Amino acid sequence: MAGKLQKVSESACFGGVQGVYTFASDTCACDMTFGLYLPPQAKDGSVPVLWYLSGLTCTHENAMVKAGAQGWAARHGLALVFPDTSPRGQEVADDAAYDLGQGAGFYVDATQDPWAAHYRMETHVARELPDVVAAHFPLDMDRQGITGHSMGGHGALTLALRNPGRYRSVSAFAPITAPGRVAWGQKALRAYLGGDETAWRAHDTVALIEDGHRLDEILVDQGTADQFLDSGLKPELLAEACRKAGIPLTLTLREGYDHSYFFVATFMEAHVAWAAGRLKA
Ligand SMILES: N[C@@H](CCC(=O)N[C@@H](CS)C(=O)NCC(=O)O)C(=O)O
Repeated sequence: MAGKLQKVSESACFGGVQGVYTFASDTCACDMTFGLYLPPQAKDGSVPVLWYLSGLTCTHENAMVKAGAQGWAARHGLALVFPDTSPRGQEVADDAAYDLGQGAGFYVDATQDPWAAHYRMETHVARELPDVVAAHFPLDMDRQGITGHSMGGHGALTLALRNPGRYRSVSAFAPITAPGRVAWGQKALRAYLGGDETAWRAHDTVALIEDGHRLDEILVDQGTADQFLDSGLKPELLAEACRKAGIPLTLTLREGYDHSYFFVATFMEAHVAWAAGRLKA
């Protein structure tokens, strides 16, 4: 269990509080920062939690300031957690490219040097941070949902598939559906997990489904003008895997939308409502 939580900031927001906190992470062996939004309903008791995992180049901050999620979360009485996307610091291995190293943790626990010392983002997001937030905030950890964008969509889908029953709602914005089959995913998984591609399958949504992992249902939105659609995201592979596995997938192609937070913000209301419908039932 991580040590003391330090408050970086707390700001009133839609009747609740948008906070930023940092703590010495045992898992990542560095300080880790996250954003947490508590809706006004948290003043009266514990509230369900929606995890939002961000994409390449992001910190905890991008979605917190650009996605417009807090107003919808306040309406539905959900807390939001915005984890960082990688370990951080001068002593933490990095790469000059935007799709490897700091800002690009891919929600896996690295087994390869020089990454293994700090890059343990799966354990950070799925084990350590839940313990930290549960200990400090009025959250109902029996009612957790997960969503995310791009690399964070990959994180949301793979963590949900790998932790059956943990997340009662699962959705994604423009997720990397099959990292083992696209360049940025192959690069990251090779670096973090090594050259044995069988190890990658446990962190690849399409492969996990092909290998028998299941979810009750999935919501995905994807812009048709997304610059990474064919090279990095491949929603058609997810659609095919879900069809074969009998997983209900609500995949909507959004005409003219690109990969940016303008797209995420446009469809955030629907994803928060999707989570609320499943977490509050
Ligand atoms: N920097 C990359 C793009 C990275 C990118 O699009 N990142 C997305 C997630 S995959 C993002 O959310 N960026 C941060 C932002 O828009 O605030 C490039 O130049 O191709």
